[in-house]
Amino acid sequence: MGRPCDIIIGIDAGTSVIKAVAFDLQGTQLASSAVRNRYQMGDAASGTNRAATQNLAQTWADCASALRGLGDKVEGLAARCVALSVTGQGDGTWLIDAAGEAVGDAWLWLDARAAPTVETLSQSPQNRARFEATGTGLNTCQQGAQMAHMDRHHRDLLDRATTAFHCKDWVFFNLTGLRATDPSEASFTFGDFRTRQYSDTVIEALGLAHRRALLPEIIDGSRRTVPLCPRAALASGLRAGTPVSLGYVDMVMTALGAGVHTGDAGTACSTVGSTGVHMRAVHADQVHLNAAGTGYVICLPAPDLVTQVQTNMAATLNLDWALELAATLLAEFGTQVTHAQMVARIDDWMARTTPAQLVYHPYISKAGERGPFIDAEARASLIGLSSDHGFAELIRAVIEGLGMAARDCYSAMGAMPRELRLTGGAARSNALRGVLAASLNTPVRVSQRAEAGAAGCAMMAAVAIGAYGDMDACIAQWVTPLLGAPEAPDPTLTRRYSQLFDSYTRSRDALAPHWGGLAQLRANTRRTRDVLQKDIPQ
Ligand SMILES: Nc1ncnc2c1ncn2[C@@H]1O[C@H](COP(=O)(O)OP(=O)(O)OP(=O)(O)O)[C@@H](O)[C@H]1O
Ligand SMILES: OC[C@@H](O)[C@@H](O)CO
Repeated sequence: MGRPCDIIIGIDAGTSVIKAVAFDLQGTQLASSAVRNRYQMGDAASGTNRAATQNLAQTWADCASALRGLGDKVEGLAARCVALSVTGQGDGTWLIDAAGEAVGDAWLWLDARAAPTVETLSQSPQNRARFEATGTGLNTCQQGAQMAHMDRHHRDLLDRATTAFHCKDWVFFNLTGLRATDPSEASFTFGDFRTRQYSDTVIEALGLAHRRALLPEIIDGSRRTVPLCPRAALASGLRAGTPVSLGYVDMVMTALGAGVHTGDAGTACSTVGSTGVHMRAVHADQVHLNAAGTGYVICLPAPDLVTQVQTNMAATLNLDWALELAATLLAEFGTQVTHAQMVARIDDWMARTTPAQLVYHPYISKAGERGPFIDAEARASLIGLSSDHGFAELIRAVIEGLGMAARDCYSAMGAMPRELRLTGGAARSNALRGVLAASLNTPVRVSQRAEAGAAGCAMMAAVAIGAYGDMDACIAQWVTPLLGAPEAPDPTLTRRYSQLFDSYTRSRDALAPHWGGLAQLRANTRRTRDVLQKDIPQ
């Protein structure tokens, strides 16, 4: 008797890892296989530490290896697999030429080289119209900003390219041979979230009308699949002809899988991992376009539904920074402590410290902050220290800073959510769940779904091959039953955090005018140091 054909594979090509995950048609996760992702910060050749780049060929090789790894874990995977789908890290610029080869390494969403171009374009008179079409504030992460910057300063890259991909589009191209992108990244970068098509207004506002031929066809992976090509079949161990669906960007795939839209009113979804993504599902005509022109509007693979999004450049990266401080110091004195050992102490440090004593602004990223305000020079600050504060207090302040940043983001999108579905590394921590619930004054629920991003794109494939009549039917089976019990906010903590939030925003507004000056100072110091170093005889 042959085995059933009952497996859908979701691929999530993330910034830290690339995963291939097998689900059965009812949404149960069967196995997963991961390969550590590799990228480079800084560019020695051009002497900029603002670059963040990734090799295209390596990315595809890693993806294929994750798929083969999955094949090693699931017997008869190739024969059982009815479809696969791919999502990946968002933003960034992945250029290929006519032969389908990489034009240099990809610029990732972490790349901040486009900062001066973002500055100029944001002040142009056409920028508001661009924002109203895309629903998305311009920042250095985005392909539109990066291509505009390349057009000014690295013209050869665009001259050599024939297609501009996002990460998942590059993987999809390797799987199928088709040059395409999805409605979510196409519309928040170059289009209109209402029509899910490219917009001339937006492309012109970015000054890229003469580069329009680089933008690939837009296809919706919940409606259309493309056969796996023989070359990819060989590389991945899957069967040629297996239907492949192009997923949407990871931010909405994760949210879809974790429960951003299950039909209940007022729910929201936050992914608090390395970065913080805060989102609510609304109808396209209910989008609240803020005066500051920040945030993203990202389409969902369901008719007329979009997510309104504010993202923090760094979330738990702030925590990692603080833990690394301690680990480095201990190492200097001969004691090795792992990240996991440190993380295991967090709940203990939280238990013995008092809430709401310090203000921490979690802008630790070298690319500054992008939600709910955009400022590439924004940096972290810690306010209110006295001599009785120790390391545990620092950790508490950082964690509370993440709660405050989440509240700041939801405040820019209208009312606080009535229920928060939480995913990402933070969902594993009691302390973080409690702080987030009290910061937003809303119950927090965590899905048992281990790989929400991969599940989200697998759901699109499931709908595309007709395993479900529509996305709502798929959600009812894959998402709703996996939501854990709501964890209510602590009322005392909620009151304190509401006061802390006031100090958080006021002190931030007071500090903001100084970020630019500090950035200038750092740049001058770097220049002086470079000059001095040149004078030192080798
Ligand atoms: N129990 C915990 N408490 C607090 N923070 C945690 C805990 N476990 C993990 N983290 C933090 O979560 C982060 C990892 O989050 P996650 O697993 O969502 O990965 P990511 O790098 O954000 O994901 P992706 O690869 O999809 O971009 C790390 O910064 C880590 O410090
Ligand atoms: O800017 C996009 C980014 O936050 C994520 O998509 C990374 O995975």
